[in-house]
Amino acid sequence: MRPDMAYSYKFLLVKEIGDGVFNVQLNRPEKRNAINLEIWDEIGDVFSKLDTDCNCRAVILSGNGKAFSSGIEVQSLAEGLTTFEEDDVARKGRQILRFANRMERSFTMIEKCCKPVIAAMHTYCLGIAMDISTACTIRYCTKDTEFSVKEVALGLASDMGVLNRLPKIVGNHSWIYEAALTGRHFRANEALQQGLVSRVFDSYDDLMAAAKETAKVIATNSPVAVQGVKIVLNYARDHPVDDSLRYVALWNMSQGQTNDIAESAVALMTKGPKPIYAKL
Ligand SMILES: CC/C=C\C=C\CC(=O)SCCNC(=O)CCNC(=O)[C@H](O)C(C)(C)COP(=O)(O)OP(=O)(O)OC[C@H]1O[C@@H](n2cnc3c(N)ncnc32)[C@H](O)[C@@H]1OP(=O)(O)O
Repeated sequence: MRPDMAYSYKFLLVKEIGDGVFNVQLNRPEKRNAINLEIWDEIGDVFSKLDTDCNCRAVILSGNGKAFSSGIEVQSLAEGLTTFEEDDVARKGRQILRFANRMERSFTMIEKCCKPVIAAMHTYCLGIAMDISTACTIRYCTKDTEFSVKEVALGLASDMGVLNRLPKIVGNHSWIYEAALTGRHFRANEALQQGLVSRVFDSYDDLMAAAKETAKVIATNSPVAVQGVKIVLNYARDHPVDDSLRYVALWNMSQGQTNDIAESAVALMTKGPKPIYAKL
């Protein structure tokens, strides 16, 4: 870990677990990792640091204790809404807008972080935890995980990303509307069937072992290529093909000049070991 990078948080446990892989754990186990305002800000902070930490090549986001996350801390939702003290509707509205933008930015940092982020989810992924997981790059879960786009049960349309990102992840819009309009809980097999997660595991240990294995493989690839893939796929998701072809061509004007390509080609042609790629 870089000495100038402090990963010390009240509600997050951040560990470098070897080979350039970092594990960020939501760490309020006694509250099933309910998301309060502090942890919310900490998530934005940690992913903005990992974005530029050249020792970090891949990240696993998981939950400490019995659950990935039970969603928003219900008390802080109620408290949050009473902290806007302006009487004037316009001014109060702007306060709420600034607050919402700050909160959105935190989860968006997971998506913008150029290192791939694997969500390793177990037992519960409810409400705001769905907003978090849909900002991740890869999603795995245990077979006993329950999911819910639960905001509707609290009387609101989520503005923290799940309604915006879910349609980019899952192709079945009838299913998305149904899940978000009812807030019903659904299980891992349904999440897999709909493409919300890509793999389901029998146990927490199997989940974490697989997440580490995938992260490790990613971390042994060229960081120029890995970060380029994430950035270009994010761009391609949100733009027409012509635009994203232009984007990747411009990207590779510099990134395609990397020595990593020649090193990789030599290793492939000589059936030699994978090169140890320089940090980025
Ligand atoms: C700007 C606003 C934008 C977004 C809004 C998002 C909305 C959401 O996120 S909706 C989702 C809200 N979450 C829930 O409704 C889940 C509530 N929790 C539960 O249903 C259960 O705790 C459980 C997740 C099913 C787990 O059950 P179990 O394993 O039996 O644990 P418990 O004994 O219930 O919980 C232990 C302990 O944690 C506290 N806790 C759990 N979840 C939350 C939570 N979301 N908020 C606050 N506190 C929570 C629970 O009260 C217990 O506390 P004790 O002090 O030990 O009693």
